[in-house]
Amino acid sequence: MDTVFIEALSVDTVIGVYDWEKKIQQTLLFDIEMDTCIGKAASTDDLQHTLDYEAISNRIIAHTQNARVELLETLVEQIAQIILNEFSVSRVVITLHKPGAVKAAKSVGIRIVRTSEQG
Ligand SMILES: Nc1nc2c(c(=O)[nH]1)N=C([C@H](O)[C@@H](O)CO)CN2
Repeated sequence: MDTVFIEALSVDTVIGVYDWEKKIQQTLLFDIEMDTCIGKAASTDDLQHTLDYEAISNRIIAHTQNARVELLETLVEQIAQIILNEFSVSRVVITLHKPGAVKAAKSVGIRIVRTSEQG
């Protein structure tokens, strides 16, 4: 199995539990690993036969900027379902960082693994 990945995809959005968070933009960082097989793309040299990390990044950015949710858990689950359903990925690992959330920590966040079989 091969992997197409996106590292430290940075998106500014409104997210958080507290009232003050609903009035500001905060930066989130996504690390994403998607199982795939690069064989056909490698042999044909054709983007059509692989996962387009640019298209996936743009979809994640657009969704996140409009999401208006409170919890990282809600957002990361939504992003997993988008990747599995719209990009024919069978397994995805997503780490979602909210680096500004806890002053004493470099970063905090959620990591999930989802497969298309989980529905
Ligand atoms: N597991 C989580 N814990 C917390 C979250 C979250 O989304 N998931 N959110 C907050 C606040 O919004 C925080 O980021 C404000 O600094 C607290 N804990």
